Amino acid sequence: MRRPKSRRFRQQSRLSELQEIELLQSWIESQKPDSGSNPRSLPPLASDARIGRLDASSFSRYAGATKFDQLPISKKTKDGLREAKYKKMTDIQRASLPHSLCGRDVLGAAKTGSGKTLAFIIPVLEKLYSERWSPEDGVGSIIISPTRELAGQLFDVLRVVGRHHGFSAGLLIGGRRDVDLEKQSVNELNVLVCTPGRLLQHMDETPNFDCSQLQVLVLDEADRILDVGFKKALNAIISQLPKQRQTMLFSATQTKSVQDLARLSLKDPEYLSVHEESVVATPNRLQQTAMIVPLEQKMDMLWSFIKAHCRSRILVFLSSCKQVRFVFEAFKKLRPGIPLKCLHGRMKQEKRMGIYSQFCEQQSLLFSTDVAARGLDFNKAVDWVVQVDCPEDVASYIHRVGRTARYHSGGRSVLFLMPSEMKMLEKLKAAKIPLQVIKANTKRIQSISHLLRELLAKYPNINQLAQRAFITYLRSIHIQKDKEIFDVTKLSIDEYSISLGLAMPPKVRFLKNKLKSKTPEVYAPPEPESSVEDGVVDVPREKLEIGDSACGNSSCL
Ligand SMILES: Nc1ncnc2c1ncn2[C@@H]1O[C@H](COP(=O)(O)OP(=O)(O)OP(=O)(O)O)[C@@H](O)[C@H]1O
Repeated sequence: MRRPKSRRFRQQSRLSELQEIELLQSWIESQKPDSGSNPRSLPPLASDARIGRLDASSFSRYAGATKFDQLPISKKTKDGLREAKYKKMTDIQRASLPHSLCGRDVLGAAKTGSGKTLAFIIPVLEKLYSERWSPEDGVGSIIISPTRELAGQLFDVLRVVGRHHGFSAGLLIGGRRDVDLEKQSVNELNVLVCTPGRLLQHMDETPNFDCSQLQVLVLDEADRILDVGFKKALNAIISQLPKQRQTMLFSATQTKSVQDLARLSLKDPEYLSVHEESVVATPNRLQQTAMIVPLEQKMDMLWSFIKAHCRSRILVFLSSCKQVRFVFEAFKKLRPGIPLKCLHGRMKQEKRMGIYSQFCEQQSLLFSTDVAARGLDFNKAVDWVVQVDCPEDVASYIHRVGRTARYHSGGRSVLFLMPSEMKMLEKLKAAKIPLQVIKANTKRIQSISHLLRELLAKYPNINQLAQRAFITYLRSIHIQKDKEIFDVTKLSIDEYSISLGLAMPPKVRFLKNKLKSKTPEVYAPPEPESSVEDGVVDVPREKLEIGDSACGNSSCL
């Protein structure tokens, strides 16, 4: 964001700014959409319709607008949008901007990758612009994100779209060493993009940290931020913010809980759920599959999948940092023929940011925990999302697969489900998620347990990682809330340990009494949804990805 250079230029632009603000306010006021209405349901404006002031007392309608140019927003924001090649609005932008621009509280829900970020960045800029906010006015807006990477991404969008405004903005996230420097400048920032922990740290530790003039509060991934994990931090934050403010909440899986909303003191919020009537809860261009994979076959299946897709950009979700580290280190040694990266919460922040940017730029495979599950856009370039470990709930599934098929691009996903986790399929179906259950061609699955065994014998550090991965995986299942899906007693522990290459299963104290019988429950998988030919596969060849090498030959080794 730049500031005008010469004094004369500044004086002139202040004058025209004042006139522009006055005009925008009259426009907004005169054409306010009705509370409770959905501007998307109005007919679009004619392409040659006049925009803005029509005569001395009337203005064009902006509810029903389809292009950013038709909105009552400042020239600076319009320039930022145009230069970033944003022209037409997405559904959630069309539905929410007419309300948020008039200062209303908004709860916005729309599928992943549907453009929610601009739906709150634009009103944030416009509110501060209309209040003629300047660096001396301090904190005017706070945007809270659950993860550091997402905060970084939001900050980048703010910088791009707001580049012609003169506001100061700061990215306040944990794990950065420059907290003391931040403390010196935080009071001069107008827009804070932050994670809850770091914001609270400033509220607690930074002398004279002042949010008393706050105009706009945004919670991105609102349901996650209102979740128990952030409850204490969020309550502490909210208690220090003025009640008179505009509040906007956005997520692909929005909360409607009255209790949550009461915590935020929303004032007659507009609930805009643009895809509520949609027959599917996930993006239309997303092809979703699930495969039944017993625990002891997950490593083989994942390896075979990777070998078959080494020309794709793949995001693989595992349930813990330790699993991510083990699979990353072990597979790196086995050299699958695609650059491998890993991302998890225990990494240093600079490294996390570096990996995130590299994965945006380079065709590669990223092993990650749920730290990458929400909000991240990865340049709309992820081809495959692979969920090796079952997500904790439906919302988590939706966010994970939402890392692909963003905006107008396509994408594919595969979920590995253990026989004991089949209840998840029912829950996904009930949540309008179209999932095709497929069977892998077992002949094409490459077993790697012997390779892992050799690797573990040779590299004690990887052996240690394998042991920790084994224990944390079992613990993760043990502590999952949804006991209909997650049952640690149904796991074949010994076989799992062998599949990781371990000579013997590590002791798992917390399960001592639970695992009386190590024999897994016999399970009959449901009939796959598509027809089975020759009893081998039940999907067309182009959909069969395991062992159906996209590299064509071993050149990708
Ligand atoms: N009006 C638009 N025109 C063109 N591209 C857009 C528009 N709005 C958003 N995009 C692009 O669409 C992609 C997804 O947008 P965004 O990240 O805001 O989605 P989201 O709804 O917040 O997703 P998630 O629920 O995963 O957080 C981004 O690459 C963004 O640049």
